[in-house]
Amino acid sequence: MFSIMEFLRSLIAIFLLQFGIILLAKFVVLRKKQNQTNKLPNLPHPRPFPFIGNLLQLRTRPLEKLNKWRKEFGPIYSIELGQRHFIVLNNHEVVNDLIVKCGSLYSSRYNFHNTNSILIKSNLIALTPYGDKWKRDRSIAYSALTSRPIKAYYKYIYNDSDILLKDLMMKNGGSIYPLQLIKKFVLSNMLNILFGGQSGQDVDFFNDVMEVMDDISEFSSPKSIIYDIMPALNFVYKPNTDKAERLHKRMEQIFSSKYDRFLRDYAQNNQDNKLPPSFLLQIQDAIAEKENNTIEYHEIWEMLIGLLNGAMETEVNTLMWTLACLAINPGVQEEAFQEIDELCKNKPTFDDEADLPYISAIINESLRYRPPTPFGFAHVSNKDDEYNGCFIPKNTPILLNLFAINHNERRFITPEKFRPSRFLQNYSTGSVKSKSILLPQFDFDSGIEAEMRNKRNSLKGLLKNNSPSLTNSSMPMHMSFGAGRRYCIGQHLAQKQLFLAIAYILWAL
Ligand code: HEM
Repeated sequence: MFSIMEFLRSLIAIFLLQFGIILLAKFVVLRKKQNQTNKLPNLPHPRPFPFIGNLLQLRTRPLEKLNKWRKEFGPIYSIELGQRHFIVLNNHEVVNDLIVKCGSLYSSRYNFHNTNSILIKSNLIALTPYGDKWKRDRSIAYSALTSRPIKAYYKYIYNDSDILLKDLMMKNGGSIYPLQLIKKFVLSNMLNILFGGQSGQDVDFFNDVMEVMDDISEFSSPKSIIYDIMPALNFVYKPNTDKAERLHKRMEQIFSSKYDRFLRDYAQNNQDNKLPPSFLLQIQDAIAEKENNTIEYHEIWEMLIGLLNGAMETEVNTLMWTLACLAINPGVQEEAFQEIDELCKNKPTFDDEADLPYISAIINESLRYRPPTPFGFAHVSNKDDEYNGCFIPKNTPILLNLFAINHNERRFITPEKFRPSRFLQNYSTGSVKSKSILLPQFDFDSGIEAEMRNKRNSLKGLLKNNSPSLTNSSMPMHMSFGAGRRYCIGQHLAQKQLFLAIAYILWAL
């Protein structure tokens, strides 16, 4: 007899068969479409597997793998993630040729549709396509983030670095994992800077923003791009757009009410110059100067979210890596202590920065060694292009392989080692302050003069070859803040925040 169970089983089998056929057909159609629009015929590339592309090869230690491919395939190659092609740029020269020199062509953004839907909706500067809106927003934000205006925020950086130090000291010896304290430092400092006053110390506001930031990073985490790189999966499961909607509403609630309060205070107190310094205060002039003053209310609070998002993970990661690198490199710590002890009886200040080059070198080396956004944000070209005989199709996402660029042995000797001294421009025997060498490339931190001399001699050969990558001083030493027209807008601010936090910690140890 034909039992109900057998009937159900056959029904399921028929359903699965149909489903499989539909999935396969959709996959073939998609693949065909993509191959037509997204061919990269000339670029060298690692061999992809069907359907998953190079994902399997990148499942463990992806940064090392992409760096290994740089050595194998050269400065520009392509990879396939799922069914999507990416172009990967791997040295300063190729980034300079495409992203910097052809800025009008390569400055748009590739938006991973599903994952970033919530973030795109929020008009984040980092994801806005190249064009008038991006230019306007960036120039408004930048007007309050260059070296001069950020001086107004120094008092917040002093205060929050103090709190960080006290928080760390409260632990009273023993071992600690400082992640939460560092997150607190970066977030409250950014809130103070953006809104002014003691905004970062307003506990409810701080907790709300922290929650929203955590949700945003979950939305943009690498695992969530799976639906973008394997569009076939969208027929099986759709990402949670309701959650995205709710998150956007929540962001609006939190940020617009704080922004409203600022606008009220601004209307009442601005003439008397009573308002505390803030990013919001500083951009008022830039907004007023814009022709027709077309910027809308929601675009301002969304801009603030974009800046917080840009600052949070990057700075937290950099501080965590810097502390970890200091912990496992006692020689570097010793050099740093010596430099600070010689100069600072009291806590270091921004006036001491020029006389503490080794501290700045530690931060730069940390950024080089472990760039917090190892691929930056994907760029995309507006038009088809050709580079050295290689076809670059319009709309192909372009990754700046920052980890590989920062670990290029033509530019950095022993790139896999944490060596802050490579960032010191000047060297003479004696105190750390006045070092003057032709290239900032050798192990000062080992403290062994003979080793330094050997390293210096070994550099001479390289210099005789006149390698442009070693002698071109117009390029930055590391590329962790990106390049071209979309380079990081918060670079100056980040460097100040990182400098003071690390200088305080080293001074206190
Ligand atoms: C250690 C600190 C930081 C690092 C390493 C970093 C790194 C980067 C990188 C690699 C990019 C992409 C550049 C490109 O596309 O070529 C970027 C863009 C951006 N960053 Fe940062 N960032 C840091 C801190 C900050 C801070 C403090 C802010 C806010 C005040 C910020 C706001 C932004 C924004 C808005 C963009 C998008 C720029 C655009 O698309 O025009 N970043 N950042």
